[in-house]
Amino acid sequence: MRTPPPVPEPAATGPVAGVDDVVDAKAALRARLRTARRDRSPARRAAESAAAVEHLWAWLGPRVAAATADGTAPVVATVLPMATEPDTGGLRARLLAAGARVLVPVIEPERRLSWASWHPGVATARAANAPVDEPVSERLGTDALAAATAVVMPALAVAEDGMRLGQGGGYYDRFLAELPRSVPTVALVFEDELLPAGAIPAEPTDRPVDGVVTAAGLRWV
Ligand SMILES: Nc1nc2c(c(=O)[nH]1)N(C=O)[C@@H](CNc1ccc(C(=O)N[C@@H](CCC(=O)O)C(=O)O)cc1)CN2
Ligand SMILES: Nc1ncnc2c1ncn2[C@@H]1O[C@H](COP(=O)(O)OP(=O)(O)OP(=O)(O)O)[C@@H](O)[C@H]1O
Repeated sequence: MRTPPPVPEPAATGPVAGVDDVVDAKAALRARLRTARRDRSPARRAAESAAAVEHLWAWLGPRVAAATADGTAPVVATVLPMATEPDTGGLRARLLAAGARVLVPVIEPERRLSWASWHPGVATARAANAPVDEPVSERLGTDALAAATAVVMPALAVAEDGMRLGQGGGYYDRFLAELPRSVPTVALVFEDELLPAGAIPAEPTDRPVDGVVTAAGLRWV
């Protein structure tokens, strides 16, 4: 008796890739990017972060000033970074000096985010499910950012088509699903984390970012 021919293996990538393939491809990419982040020296991290913040501020500084002049209190979301992430310290200092309110994420159940005001000296605690610090003060919903001047997003990488790869929790995708499109979103990453279009596989729940800023400049995608 003849055995039937083997069923062909599904392609790992390409237009017919299933959701599982996309999840696997994202996991492999995350592992590579996390290793590169661990290998980046503190001096390089500091230099790239400062240069990226400079580029971001050339766009954001005037927007914050314009909001203040309009009588609209400027609000900007960013993060308290992990040791391997781009440093947002310079950005937060400039925002506060310019009179903006700085909101940072707080992890809630069901992989949702709430937001809390940050200023130097605010009491923080380590999040239960991720190695990030969070203010322990009052938590605000997404509506606190509905008229924000900008949301500066963490990412492990961004592609030139705007697709973002995060830490894998889907926290920011759930948040972006509730954020009005009128709020500009800019991902802050290291220079070698800006990847060619198509390099980050998309799931239906992924919403692209509007821009990406690195030490090389701010680019709208
Ligand atoms: N600074 C910062 N805050 C943030 C985020 C972020 O990406 N950066 N998040 C964006 O969504 C949320 C937190 N989600 C996170 C989920 C996983 C890991 C993470 O690094 N996990 C690694 C390492 C674990 C470890 O070192 O203990 C891992 O799972 O391998 C980080 C943040 C909200 N706050
Ligand atoms: N809006 C959503 N509603 C329900 N589930 C979602 C939503 N967004 C994402 N998810 C789920 O979360 C999982 C992780 O998402 P994804 O890989 O895009 O995370 P990420 O953007 O890298 O992480 P993060 O936003 O936390 O930095 C997805 O596989 C998806 O199943």
